[in-house]
Amino acid sequence: MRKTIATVSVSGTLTEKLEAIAAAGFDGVEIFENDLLVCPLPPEEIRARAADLGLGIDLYQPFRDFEAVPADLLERNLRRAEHKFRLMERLGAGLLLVCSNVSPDAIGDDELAAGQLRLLAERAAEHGIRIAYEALAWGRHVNEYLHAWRLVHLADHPNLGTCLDSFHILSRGSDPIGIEAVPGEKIFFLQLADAPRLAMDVLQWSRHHRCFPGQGNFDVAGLVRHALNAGYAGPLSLEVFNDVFRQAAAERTALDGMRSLIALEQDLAGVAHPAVPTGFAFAELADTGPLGGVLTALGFARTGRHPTKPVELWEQGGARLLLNSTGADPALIAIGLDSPDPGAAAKHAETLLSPVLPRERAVEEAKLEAVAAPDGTEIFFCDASWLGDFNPAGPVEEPDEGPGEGRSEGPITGIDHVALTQPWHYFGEAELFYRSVLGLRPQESVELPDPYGLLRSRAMSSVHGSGTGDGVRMVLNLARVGAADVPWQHVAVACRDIVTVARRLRRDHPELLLPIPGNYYDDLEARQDVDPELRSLGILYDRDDHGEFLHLYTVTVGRVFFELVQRIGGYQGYGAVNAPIRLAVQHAGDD
Ligand SMILES: O=C(O)c1ccc(O)c(O)c1
Ligand SMILES: [Mg+2]
Repeated sequence: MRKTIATVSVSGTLTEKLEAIAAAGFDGVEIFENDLLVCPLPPEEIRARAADLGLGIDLYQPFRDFEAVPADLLERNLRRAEHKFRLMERLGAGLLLVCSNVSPDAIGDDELAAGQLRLLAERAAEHGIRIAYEALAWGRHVNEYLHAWRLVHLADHPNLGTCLDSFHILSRGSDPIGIEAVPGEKIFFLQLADAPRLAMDVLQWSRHHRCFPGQGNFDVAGLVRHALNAGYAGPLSLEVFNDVFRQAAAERTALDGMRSLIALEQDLAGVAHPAVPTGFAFAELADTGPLGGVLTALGFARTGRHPTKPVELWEQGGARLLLNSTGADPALIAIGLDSPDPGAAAKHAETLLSPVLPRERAVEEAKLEAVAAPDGTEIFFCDASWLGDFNPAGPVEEPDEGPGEGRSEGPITGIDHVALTQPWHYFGEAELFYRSVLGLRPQESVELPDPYGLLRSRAMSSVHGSGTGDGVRMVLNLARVGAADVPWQHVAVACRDIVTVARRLRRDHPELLLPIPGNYYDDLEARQDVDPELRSLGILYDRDDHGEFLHLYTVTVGRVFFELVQRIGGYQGYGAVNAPIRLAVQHAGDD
């Protein structure tokens, strides 16, 4: 399908916007009036610029507060429209979006509204222009898409159709099934935006929090399916008002918009993700030295060395960590995912504009393909062969613990989840990446206070059961605006018996444990019937309808820290209620 985007969706001057939109591969644009008003170029030059870039001007918008007005106002509005028609002729735009009247002057009379819209369509026809009438969710009398369609139907003019906008329809909770009753040829335009579910005034919600399909909570693909069933054959057009997009780099935003439409088309075509990851193969950490000691304290053993790269393999149970001493401070640099079909996963990523990264590889090494996540973390698609690249690390260094607790029998059983703090302007891109490229299912966003701001956090997972090895869990955190450029990341490992591990750490390496305030335990003990030993061990606690969660944190080394978690029963969360405690303690450690 033809793909277009409203110029309001990306940052920059009009010419910068057009260039970014063209570079992302769009077929055309909706020109937003404000972008044109502030542009020094005359409309003919904007038209030529767009044409040179291979972009059509599919729509001009918005024309406001036109219909259902008293006679004197109608005359003024028609005069206003004539000016816009002449402008559109110079611009080469054939479709004008008229959004429903929000003015207190508007009269709640459908006959009047339809008659005036018909008049507008007649005038537009003299210029070869068509009118797409859209119900704003906050329109004074017309705020439902089926109401807008009734007026269009009543007006009955070939140059008048309706514009459907997924935000206005889904934000009101209207059932989009009604779209199928609208003749496809009377749907002149289809605007797409997703949004997080927020309990707030719908106008503010629309103007600040729209996002690309796949980044929010709406079923945008389901709505498009209804439009296609109705016979709609026009473009899929992104119209996103978003405070972050207005500031972020236009090229990147436009490309992400294109990715969202490709993912939506795959969804519509019933393309299932060919290779959703089944577990973590490894997490790779850059290290200048200190991490080996931390891993040893946690009971990991160094089990392998890469023959040609400065990379060590450390293992405990099913948890595998790579320490890469290429010189950077401790940080998470790559994640290996167990993939049922690594080749298919990489190809799928490429269809979603995430190119496979060029890599240096010796002929005998496993052919692992990797793509870059939006924050630069490398994501590897793995089968079991990658382990064969490592030579045994000499005598296996068993962790210092009792018999039977060696490398495969240790208390840690695998990687439970990886949490990545995203730069504030790439959070939406990350949500879409993990959902579409990796096939993870997003959970609801939560907002957590930290001492200097609010942290947004969203878990994504492919997990069906409650254990490790049956899927992948990731947590995306949004860095505060103005926070350090190099945000924190952490690897959470699952353990069988966190109390035993914590006792050992408290005895041998108390300096590695994040100290938890006594006030936390006073409150916890008031709310829950918990083992008093949690307090002395610094273990945090949560429960949900499915089970219980015990977890503790190490101090931060460079940009990373570790979390130990024990899921009891079918607990499905990540201990988010306790994150503010951790954040406060970590900040105190910054002083
Ligand atoms: O926020 C608005 O006013 C506005 C304008 C035009 C649109 O197409 C729209 O969906 C919203
Ligand atoms: Mg709209």
